[in-house]
Amino acid sequence: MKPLLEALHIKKKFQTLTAVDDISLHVAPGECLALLGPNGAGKTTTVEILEGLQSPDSGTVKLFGQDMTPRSKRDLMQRVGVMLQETNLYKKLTVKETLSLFRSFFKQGLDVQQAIQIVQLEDKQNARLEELSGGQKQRAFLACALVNEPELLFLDEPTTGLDPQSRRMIWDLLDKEKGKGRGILLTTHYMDEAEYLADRVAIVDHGKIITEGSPEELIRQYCGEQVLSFSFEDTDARHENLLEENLAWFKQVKKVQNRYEFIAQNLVSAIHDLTQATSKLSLKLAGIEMRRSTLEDVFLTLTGRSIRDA
Ligand SMILES: Nc1ncnc2c1ncn2[C@@H]1O[C@H](COP(=O)(O)OP(=O)(O)OP(=O)(O)O)[C@@H](O)[C@H]1O
Repeated sequence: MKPLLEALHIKKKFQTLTAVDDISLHVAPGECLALLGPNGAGKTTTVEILEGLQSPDSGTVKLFGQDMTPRSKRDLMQRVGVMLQETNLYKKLTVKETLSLFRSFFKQGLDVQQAIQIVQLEDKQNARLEELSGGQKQRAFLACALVNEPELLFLDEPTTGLDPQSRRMIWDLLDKEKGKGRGILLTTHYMDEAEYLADRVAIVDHGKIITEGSPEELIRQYCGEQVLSFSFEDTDARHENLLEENLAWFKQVKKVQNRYEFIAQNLVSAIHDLTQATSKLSLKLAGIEMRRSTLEDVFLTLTGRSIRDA
């Protein structure tokens, strides 16, 4: 299948800071690619280059098989939907008026009423944007992005700051749109969002894609499926030193509050090692549990940092 979007070797510097450092990516019809990375990783700059809002210093962008140039951009953008981040630009307009405005930018597309129905805002269509909740506002912006029935959707952090229920509702709406064959390029720093929506995830750090694959592939490749999480009734720095001496993998554990987490390639032998070491050192385990690895663990394995702390 021909890609809807293809970017090759994109670079962008701001003075001495390299915000985007040789990024290449593609999105096929019906596919969602997520750029996942911490704040400042270069995701927004990348997306703005792909949307034609910023020019790259070097590299090429093709939309629907055509080079994006200042001349071709206008026509190409007729086939693209961009979901705005929270903005106060149109806060005095109602949902219906905002959608009519967006609809007027495009030659073809949905009726305003159809767009309102898709995002389930019928009962709020006459409300001003400033009167909507965060989740309703994001759904209104999603309707704006869908009003021209785009083949490709750009979503920059679509659910940042929303409560779990509103996030879930946006995810379900986006999943349906993907099912209609639309390609989606999503940026997010939420692992669960990338895991839920993305067919492929490109992990971005310091302007580079450091790895790419389906969430399952990345987890299998870098983490194994399981994380062993444990805590002691009583530990201090001295105990931690002893554990380092007696437990080969203890140097690799991550401390999360009073728990220790270890990404275990072989869970059975990790549990065996742990119980042997604790009984030798007369330490009492307060709890031991296993959880599924996540993309957060992949990021941690690759960078030594957590996405949130990075
Ligand atoms: N116009 C600009 N001038 C100077 N520096 C910029 C500009 N835009 C972005 N940057 C810098 O480039 C880097 C990448 O920023 P960008 O917004 O692309 O990251 P991001 O991954 O989208 O982060 P966030 O999740 O916080 O939006 C950051 O260090 C940022 O400060």
